[in-house]
Amino acid sequence: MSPAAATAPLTLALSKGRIFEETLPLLEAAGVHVTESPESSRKLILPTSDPGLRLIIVRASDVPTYVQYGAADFGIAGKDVLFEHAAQHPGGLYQPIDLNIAKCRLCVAVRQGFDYQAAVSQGSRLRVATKYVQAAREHFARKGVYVDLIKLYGSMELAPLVGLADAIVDLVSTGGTLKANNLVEVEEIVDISSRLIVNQASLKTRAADLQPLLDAFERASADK
Ligand SMILES: Nc1ncnc2c1ncn2[C@@H]1O[C@H](COP(=O)(O)OP(=O)(O)OP(=O)(O)O)[C@@H](O)[C@H]1O
Ligand SMILES: O=P(O)(O)OC[C@H]1O[C@H](OP(=O)(O)OP(=O)(O)O)[C@H](O)[C@@H]1O
Repeated sequence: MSPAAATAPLTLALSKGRIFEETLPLLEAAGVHVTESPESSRKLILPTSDPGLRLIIVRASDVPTYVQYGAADFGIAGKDVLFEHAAQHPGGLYQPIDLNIAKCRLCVAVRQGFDYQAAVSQGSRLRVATKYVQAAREHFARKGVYVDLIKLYGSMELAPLVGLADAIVDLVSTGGTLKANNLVEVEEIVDISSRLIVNQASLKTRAADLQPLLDAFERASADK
């Protein structure tokens, strides 16, 4: 058995959907093909054309956890997810490359007709529903706005429509979801894209295997 065959394959953690789809061209740029799709397969470990690299498919918000604990050597996650993760698990993740994929922005939005600026300038206490509690807390604290944060796990756009919240903090890309639900964006908090994250120990012990992939990803994402 050759020394290379004795080494475990590198493990890349990805979420299915847009991150998986937008990572495929980066893998192709590194000469790696993925023949199975997590949309059609129930498998959670996917092989690639490179025996030295396998993919694991996890929830977007779980990617940093798999990488931080070393169950994956590296992964791809949105800055939104990384910010929420870092607040509870500081340190431990190396973030070498902004991949410029899954681009969107984190925003405050309200029901059409709700006077957000007036509410803020009157010092009203606002109820804000969001999945991004840390980012929202930091944003409103910076602005000096009093908020009660309500943690949700999805479909934030519904909250102002049924009286759960005055405002939401959510991701916006085309604005189509806000529009379909009669909501308007009133503040942008931060631009979001996805980053490559690397386990600190893998960075040292698997540097020779990782570096060519990191270089190829960096070259491919610089064009975006
Ligand atoms: N509409 C969008 N356009 C572009 N990028 C987006 C959009 N919505 C989310 N993203 C980015 O893609 C990442 C993955 O989003 P995805 O919808 O696949 O997972 P999720 O449903 O937010 O996560 P989870 O399954 O853990 O709840 C997000 O963390 C964000 O960085
Ligand atoms: O401005 P738009 O282009 O309409 O995109 C915004 C929507 O995209 C994201 O949801 P996603 O599509 O990921 O659905 P999910 O969070 O329910 O998985 C986000 O939570 C918004 O609802």
